[in-house]
Amino acid sequence: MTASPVVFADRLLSLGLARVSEAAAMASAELVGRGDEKAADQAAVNAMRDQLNLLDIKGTVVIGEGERDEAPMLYIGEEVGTGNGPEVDIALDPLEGTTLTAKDMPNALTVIAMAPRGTLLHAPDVYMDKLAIGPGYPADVVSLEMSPSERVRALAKARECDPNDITVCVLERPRHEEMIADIRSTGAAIRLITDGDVAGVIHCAEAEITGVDMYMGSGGAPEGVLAASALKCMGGQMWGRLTFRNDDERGRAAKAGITDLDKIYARDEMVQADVIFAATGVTDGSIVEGIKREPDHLTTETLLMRSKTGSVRRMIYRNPKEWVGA
Ligand SMILES: O=P(O)(O)OC[C@H]1O[C@](O)(COP(=O)(O)O)[C@@H](O)[C@@H]1O
Ligand SMILES: [Mn+2]
Repeated sequence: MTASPVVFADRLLSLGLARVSEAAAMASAELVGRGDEKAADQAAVNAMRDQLNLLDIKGTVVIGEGERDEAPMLYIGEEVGTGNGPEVDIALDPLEGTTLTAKDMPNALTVIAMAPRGTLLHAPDVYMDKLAIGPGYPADVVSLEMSPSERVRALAKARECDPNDITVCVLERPRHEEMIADIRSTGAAIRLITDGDVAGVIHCAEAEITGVDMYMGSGGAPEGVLAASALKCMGGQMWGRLTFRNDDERGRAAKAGITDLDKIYARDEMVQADVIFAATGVTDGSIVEGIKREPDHLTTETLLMRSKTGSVRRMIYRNPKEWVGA
C-alpha cells in the first residue's frame, strides 16, 4: 500500500508562516537605524531559520541567502522544517532592504513565500528586468518587449487616463537613467526608491493607497520571485527576464537548471501553483507599518496572503520583549 501524499495545507501553514516573518522582524528591531546592515541581516536570518525549523514541513529553500558556499544559513538547497509534513519550496528574504533598515528608511520588510515542491522558479542570484501592474487590466496590456514610454502609454489607454496620471515606481540607479528619461518623456510621474523592489512591486497591487500604477526596472531575481508570489495573492500582473553580466552569472543559471536565458517569465511561470506569502514591516512603509519599540513590548504588522483564496490579512502582533525569540 502506498502512503497518500501529504497535501499542501496552505490554510493552516499560512499562520505558521506569519510567525516566521514576525520573528525575523522582531530580531532586527534593535538594529533599525544603527548603520549596521550586516548585523541587522544576520539577526533576521537567525530568527527566520529558527522559526522555520519549527514548522511541520519538508521544506527546501529555493530562493535564499545565496549559494551554499557563500551563505552558511538559509542557503539555496537547505532543508528546513521538522521533516514531518508536505514537501514545499520556500523563497525568502529575511531582511529585504538591509540598507533601508540600517538607515531607518521606509519599506524594509522580512519576506517569505511557500508553495508545493517544484513550483517556484529557482531564480539564481542575478538581476532580473521586471515589469508589474496591479489588478483589473486586460491580460498583457503591457509587456517587457515594449519600451518604457510605450508601457506608460498603453497603461494610460487601458485606464482611460492621460499618461500624466500614471505613476511608475523605479529603483534609483545609474543603469536606469535612460529608462527614467524615456518614462518622463510621456509626462508620467516617477516614484524613485533607493532600495526594496519587493515593496515597489507590491505597491502596484494597492494603487489607490500607494499611488503607484506600474513598477519597472532591474533588481534582484530572487526578489522578483518573491514579488511575483505577492502579486499572485493580491492580483496584478508581472513579468521578469533574467539578465547576465558575465559567465559566472550564466553559470549560476545553468546550476539552477535554467537553459533558456532570454525567456520572459510571466507571474504564473515564476509561481506555478498556489502560494502563501508573509511579509512583516521592519521600517514604516506604505504596505505595512514598521516595528514599534516600547520599553517592554515590540509590535509588528504582518501582511499574510494566500493565492488560493486571494485572502489578505493584516496582523498586528504585540509581544512582551521577554518572549521575543522564545
Ligand atoms: O542594489 P542593486 O544591486 O541595484 O540591487 C537591487 C536589489 O537590492 C535591493 O534594493 C535590496 O536588497 P537587500 O535586501 O539585499 O538589501 C532589492 O530590493 C533589489 O532587488
Ligand atoms: Mn533583498
